[in-house]
Amino acid sequence: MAPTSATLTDSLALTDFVINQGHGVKGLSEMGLKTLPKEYIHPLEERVDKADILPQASIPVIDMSKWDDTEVAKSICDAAEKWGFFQVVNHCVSLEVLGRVKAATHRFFGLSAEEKKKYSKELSPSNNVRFGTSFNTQAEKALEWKDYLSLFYASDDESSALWPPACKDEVLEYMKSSEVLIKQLLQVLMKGLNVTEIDQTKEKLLMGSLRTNLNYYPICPNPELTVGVGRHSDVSTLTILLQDDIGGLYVRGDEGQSWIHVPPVNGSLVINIGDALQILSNGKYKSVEHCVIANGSRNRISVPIFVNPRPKEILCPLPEVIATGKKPVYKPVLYSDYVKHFFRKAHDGKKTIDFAKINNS
Ligand SMILES: COc1cc(/C=C/C(=O)SCCNC(=O)CCNC(=O)[C@H](O)C(C)(C)COP(=O)(O)OP(=O)(O)OC[C@H]2O[C@@H](n3cnc4c(N)ncnc43)[C@H](O)[C@@H]2OP(=O)(O)O)ccc1O
Ligand SMILES: O=C(O)CCC(=O)C(=O)O
Ligand SMILES: [Fe+2]
Repeated sequence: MAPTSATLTDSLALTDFVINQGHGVKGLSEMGLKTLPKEYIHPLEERVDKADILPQASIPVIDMSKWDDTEVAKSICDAAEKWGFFQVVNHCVSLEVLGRVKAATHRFFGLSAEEKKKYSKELSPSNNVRFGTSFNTQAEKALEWKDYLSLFYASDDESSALWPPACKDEVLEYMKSSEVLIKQLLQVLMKGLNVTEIDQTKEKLLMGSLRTNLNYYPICPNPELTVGVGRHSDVSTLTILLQDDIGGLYVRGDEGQSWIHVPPVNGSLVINIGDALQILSNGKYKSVEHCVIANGSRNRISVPIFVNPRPKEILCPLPEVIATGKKPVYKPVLYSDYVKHFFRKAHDGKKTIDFAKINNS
């Protein structure tokens, strides 16, 4: 018998439906629930309080058409130091490519639960392809109102063979078209750290592995009681994020006291610094805490490309940064250990980076 909103008041039935059967929160949303199940209610301090939003503040929007011009390069480095977030327009990823990957995201989440479940942790043909819901359902006290598909790029052949047919070509096209933008940003940001050449060794350290996530945030009955994604910083070097026209992404301003909305700008990509680059730059570039609120009237999607070190890279402040006489704030860590530490706990704001901090006490 198909479950109803009445039978899903039992916690076990709810997790079975959402997690085990692969319906996700999209399945819950489409049942027409009138109230949010208690498993999704977050404590007040984990939600975005309207009183903490700075309505006048905004992160910079940077025109990339003259990306290596001194002024443009300075605005990129300044944004990475001050905000950790900025948007880029007139970049080299075409509107058509962005449109196709957004359509592919809707197509994937529009598949039946049975079809999507084939990519769950338990059934997926590879660890590199994973459909799931929330962030870490085992470790979380309250679940997040989001389903996702996570695609780690190993090779064209593997992607072709194992990624879902509903989206694989479009995700690959988006990922490959973003490579030039990624290289432009890294070149500018590295110059700001006195690194004048990105040789092959540095390239593997900065962008040796790519992961693309497709995020789906369905309509939520009581959006004010929950979160789409809880407070976290990304563990990437850089994240290139495509969002649709709905909005809901908030980033910390004011040294972590307030929230600033990242408004959708047609054709733009949101760029943020991740923990790996905060560590490599010894804290000069900031990996800033952010979160996503839930929406009561529209389904939202986003498509981040996480640009990462290779899993086997050792992460620590770059020699060029330390050469200026600055004391290292971070100790060497194996990048895959850092990522595993991130994935094994619930979202907890900026705490992940403590894993790499040198403890001077
Ligand atoms: C989903 O909601 C999210 C996601 C995010 C993501 C933000 C990022 O910045 S992602 C960029 C992460 N970097 C990389 O993926 C590149 C480097 N990759 C690696 O080092 C490895 O591929 C690995 C990720 C460590 C996985 O290696 P593997 O040997 O396969 O290790 P496991 O033991 O299987 O996994 C460890 C642990 O993590 C869980 N996990 C793995 N992959 C994912 C995934 N894609 N999504 C969620 N969780 C994942 C896995 O289940 C393991 O946990 P156990 O409890 O089962 O031990 C930001 C915000 C979000 O809301
Ligand atoms: O959906 C968004 O706008 C941001 C999602 C996010 O922060 C993430 O996937 O790491
Ligand atoms: Fe994020």
